[in-house]
Amino acid sequence: MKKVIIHISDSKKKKMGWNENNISFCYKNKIINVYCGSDLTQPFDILLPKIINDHDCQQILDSIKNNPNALVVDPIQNQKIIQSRKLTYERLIQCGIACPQFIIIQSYQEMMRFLNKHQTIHLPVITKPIPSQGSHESHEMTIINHPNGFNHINYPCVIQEYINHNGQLTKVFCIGKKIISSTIQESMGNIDSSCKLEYFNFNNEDPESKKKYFLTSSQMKPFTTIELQNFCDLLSKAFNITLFGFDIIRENGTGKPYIIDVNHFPSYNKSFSLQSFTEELLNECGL
Ligand SMILES: Nc1ncnc2c1ncn2[C@@H]1O[C@H](COP(=O)(O)OP(=O)(O)OP(=O)(O)O)[C@@H](O)[C@H]1O
Ligand SMILES: [Mg+2]
Repeated sequence: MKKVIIHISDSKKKKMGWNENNISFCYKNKIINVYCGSDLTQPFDILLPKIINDHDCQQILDSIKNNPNALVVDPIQNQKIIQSRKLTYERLIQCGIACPQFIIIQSYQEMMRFLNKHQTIHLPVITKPIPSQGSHESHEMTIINHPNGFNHINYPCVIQEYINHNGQLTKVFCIGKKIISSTIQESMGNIDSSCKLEYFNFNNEDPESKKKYFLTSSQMKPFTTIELQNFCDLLSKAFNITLFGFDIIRENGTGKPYIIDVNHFPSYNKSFSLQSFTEELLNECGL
């Protein structure tokens, strides 16, 4: 028998549509017993330690110490990279994976010094908080189309080149090197030189705040399976993670792809049962 612990919060369980705490099933002639929840006191062979809060990092480390022979999928230090947009975008650049250009600015004063030194910044840009998850505020963003906009954002933040992509974004969900699903979603529309708007705040968790502001209707060439698979391979290697999702857009005009977001343990489709999820995980771990 192999014991698998999927350490996730109740809210994540709910999002995944998983009601059960324990399941058992037969996989490649072995009985697999899965516990899904936040208790880390039981012994295990395989652990998936999704960080719920800072407090449980220590609990996770202790439980790994107590189970020294266990396989740990997506260790804490790998998840921490993805929890920071700064570290995520830096890693993308280091690995030569296409992402929009960005700078990190700590304060309004630093922003003003930057603008004085460089005279100008290529607008529009989108600003995002450094933490990529953990609170509603981590999804507060501002599109800036005039330097006045820099007075109306919270620092520190990532300031990233805004890529016109005809309001079409592809969300891809992966386990290891396998794409589980991908969907095309409506996204922010194009901003051209005739756009009079100085800045625009929205919270990505609150669809109403986006109100499809800049949405345009022209279609973009969808990504091919081969293109998406190539990015899946590159990202799983670059971040050394198994459970992840990414958002990819295609630039209007050039057709160039850009990765704009990488998430750890995204909310896969609700019809993904706990058993199928665990089977995919075991398979990707080579078990
Ligand atoms: N560089 C960019 N250029 C154009 N649009 C962008 C860019 N970055 C983000 N966006 C738009 O803003 C939205 C939110 O950005 P992002 O995916 O980084 O936020 P998030 O809150 O981390 O997302 P998620 O809900 O996927 O975790 C995107 O879905 C896209 O519509
Ligand atoms: Mg996103």
